[in-house]
Amino acid sequence: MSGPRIDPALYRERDVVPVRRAILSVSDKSGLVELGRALAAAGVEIVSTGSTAGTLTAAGVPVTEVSQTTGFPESLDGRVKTLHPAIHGGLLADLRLEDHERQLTELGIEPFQLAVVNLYPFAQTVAAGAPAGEVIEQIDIGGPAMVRAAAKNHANLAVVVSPEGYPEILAALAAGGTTLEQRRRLAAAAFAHTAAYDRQVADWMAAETGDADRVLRVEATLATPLRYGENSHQRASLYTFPSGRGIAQAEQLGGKEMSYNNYVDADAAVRAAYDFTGPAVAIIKHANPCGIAVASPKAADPIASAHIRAHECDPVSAFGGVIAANGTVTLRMAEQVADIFTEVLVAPDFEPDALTVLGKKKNLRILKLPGDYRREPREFRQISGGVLVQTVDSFDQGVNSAQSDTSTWRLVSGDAVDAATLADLEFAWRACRAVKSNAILLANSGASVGVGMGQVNRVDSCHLAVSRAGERARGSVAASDAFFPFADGLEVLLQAGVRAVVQPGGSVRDDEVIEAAKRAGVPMYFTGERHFYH
Ligand SMILES: NC(=O)c1ncn([C@@H]2O[C@H](COP(=O)(O)O)[C@@H](O)[C@H]2O)c1NC=O
Repeated sequence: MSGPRIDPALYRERDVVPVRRAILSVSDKSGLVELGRALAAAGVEIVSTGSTAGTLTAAGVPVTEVSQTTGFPESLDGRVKTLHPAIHGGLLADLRLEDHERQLTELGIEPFQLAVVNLYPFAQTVAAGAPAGEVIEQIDIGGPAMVRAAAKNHANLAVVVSPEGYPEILAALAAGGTTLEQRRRLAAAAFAHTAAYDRQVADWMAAETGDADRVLRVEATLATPLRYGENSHQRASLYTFPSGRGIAQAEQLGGKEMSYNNYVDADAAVRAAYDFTGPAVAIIKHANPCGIAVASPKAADPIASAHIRAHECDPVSAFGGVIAANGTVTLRMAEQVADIFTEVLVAPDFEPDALTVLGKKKNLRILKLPGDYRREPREFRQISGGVLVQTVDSFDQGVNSAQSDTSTWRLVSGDAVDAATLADLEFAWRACRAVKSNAILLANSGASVGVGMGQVNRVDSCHLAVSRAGERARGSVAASDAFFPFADGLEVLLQAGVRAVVQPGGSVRDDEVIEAAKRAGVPMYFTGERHFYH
């Protein structure tokens, strides 16, 4: 074991530490003068670096310049200011130990009881697009050194790393000093701060050297523990990303506590509903849709129309489902939902009357999405020993996203369909993306009528979609999330009477599949892109 070993018997424990001497070295000067005045009024000696000292002096606050304390001028364009034993001795001496106290006296170093330091604005400089030379000068060295020293030595002094911490320090001054509990908490925050700061520097350097993707770093903060995980014997929590604007940030307006499975299903429901630009509703069970619909064209209440049409796809499965709407929930939709046992209803907003109706359903969790809802650009999936990372599968959302422009589709069988059928095919293609693979979705007039999901072969998915649709299969359009490897699956759909098909194409047996569609006289389009969803 390296490092000094100190006999615990020599410690003189300290709880409340009165503040007699403080070092102030801040890049962000907000609140500085008020803090300085309060410290000076409390008789605290303030030691300060260049422009911090300048700001305080200009406000009439008495200050000792760091250079007076160190006997060295601040030098090398500010690269060396506080990096000196006269400063770090005062920050690191452990005054629980008589020997440290003796050494300080011998060296003529005064201890500090407070360090107020905030660092050069590195991240802001990078964000502003500054050239590398400027960015490098914003890598703070002396500041983090002081923060880390003071945080390590929290037994003896308190450290504050942002102006938000000043009121707490002023309150402690008034109370006679900082407490050990307080100093420990501030020290933990200080180490988190310098770690995050160094992370920003490391990430920038990695990007500069073309090595940005080498390490995956995910930062998320505990939002809430959950009652249990997927099953009651599993422990679970919700963590949120600092810049996240998704289901994890949704505001709960009513109902019981959200569960792990509620979050998974609500996320899948929102993913499905937000694939449509017009009013749309998705109903999810176990991460799979049992109904997706857009409003009928002339509906007086479009979102209510989308809901009832989604519900009609499979009312049996919709029992106990999770519903997402991509528009404001109206009173009418609320009244419809209130009649159906539903676990979660998530939407960007709710009419006040709708909330009154829904609020009476004590078991219904009501979630309001952030107005600027968006999915994270990357998705992670843990596997044993590692994690898989991919960009999200999204429609029409920039780099790497799939496109849904039907003009890029290739007609491989029959005559081009009319506009209404093309719109139906586009709806089915988008809706199919929300279905776990192997996915087959039958739709009519902008509403799903039969969903075959999660089967280990495509023929079974076709059978499932057709049997769920029943009579409604005839005259519907069909979408398949990936190509038909053989003609057999497609033939199930053709025999059920589908009137048009959309699928990615790309099978080595595409010729056989196309032949089957041609024989049935059914138009079929290839999109060239698939939407596996596992
Ligand atoms: N070089 C040093 O010894 C040093 N000591 C403190 N700083 C930083 O200088 C800034 C304050 O300087 P000024 O008071 O001159 O504005 C603070 O952000 C502090 O973190 C330093 N600057 C960079 O490393």
